[in-house]
Amino acid sequence: MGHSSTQHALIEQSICFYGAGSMAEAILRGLVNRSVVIPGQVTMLNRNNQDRLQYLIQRYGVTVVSNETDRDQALQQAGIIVLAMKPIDAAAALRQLSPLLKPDQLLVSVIAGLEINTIQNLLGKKQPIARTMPNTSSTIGLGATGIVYSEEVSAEQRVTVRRLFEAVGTVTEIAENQMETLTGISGSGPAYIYYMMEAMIAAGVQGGLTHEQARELTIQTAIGAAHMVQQTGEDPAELRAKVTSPNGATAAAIKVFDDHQMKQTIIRGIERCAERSQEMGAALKEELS
Ligand SMILES: NC(=O)C1=CN([C@@H]2O[C@H](COP(=O)(O)OP(=O)(O)OC[C@H]3O[C@@H](n4cnc5c(N)ncnc54)[C@H](OP(=O)(O)O)[C@@H]3O)[C@@H](O)[C@H]2O)C=CC1
Ligand SMILES: O=C(O)[C@@H]1CCC=N1
Repeated sequence: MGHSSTQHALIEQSICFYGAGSMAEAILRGLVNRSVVIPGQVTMLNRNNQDRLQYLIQRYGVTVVSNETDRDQALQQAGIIVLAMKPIDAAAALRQLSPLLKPDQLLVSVIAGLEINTIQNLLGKKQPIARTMPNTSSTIGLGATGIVYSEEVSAEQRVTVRRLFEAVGTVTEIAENQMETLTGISGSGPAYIYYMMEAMIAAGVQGGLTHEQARELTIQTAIGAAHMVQQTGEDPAELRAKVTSPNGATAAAIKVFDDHQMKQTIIRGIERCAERSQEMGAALKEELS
């Protein structure tokens, strides 16, 4: 594997990204970087942002389609269709898609909150569907993706979906009723870490470091802490205890966080994220009635 000089893709099927925004690009970039697909296998389409499509052609060499006939053809011909539009746009997109689908075409949804059942109801048929929740770190091969399959997904198609997402990070197969919780942790999680990093950089600058210094120190601290948890196998709480000398400087910081109920606030935020995913899914169910 990987010794041949000819470029060889790990996945044979053609892939059409239906929706060409941040998440579609994160997955595409990871897949292309790792030669899981070659750009020639990939078609991308969106609703109307032509500049975005031009950028995707230039940056990745993928095929893009914009007129209606080409779009329909691209969707009809794809072995795998990745549903990558916002939840609010999903119902209209699925209705357009339905008459074009052949029974064995695999749909891979990355849409938050949208249940398999709702997708099938909006399509009016039992298409094979992999409901996934990746995150933007897939861009650099460090994604964390949750997956659940509809009954119609064949064993072979499952292998393909796992391959796609394992190539850009880790994969966790879960029950569908756990998808919102997973979204709260890993789907949206990069944003929480960035939020913490924003605050650390701001504090550094406020204390007189240059922005570059504060940024470098914050990045290395975040990477180091994540690797420590992974490589030592210790719980974050144990590792935290080792940084926190009794009555020392770290303890003083943690006391401020505790006084402001920071841990409970984070847990509440994650719960709210899961609830919001559910709400977005519920709004889509209403489109059915
Ligand atoms: N961003 C993230 O971290 C994550 C996002 N997700 C999920 O990914 C999905 C997309 O999110 P994100 O990439 O951030 O969103 P973006 O707004 O960046 O992209 C949405 C894309 O969908 C296109 N689109 C909308 N309606 C249609 C339509 N009818 N036909 C074709 N294309 C359409 C838009 O086209 P145009 O611009 O032309 O309107 C745009 O290219 C969401 O459902 C989200 O829940 C999942 C995990 C993580
Ligand atoms: O914010 C959102 O709705 C999506 C879901 C996970 C990450 N972004």
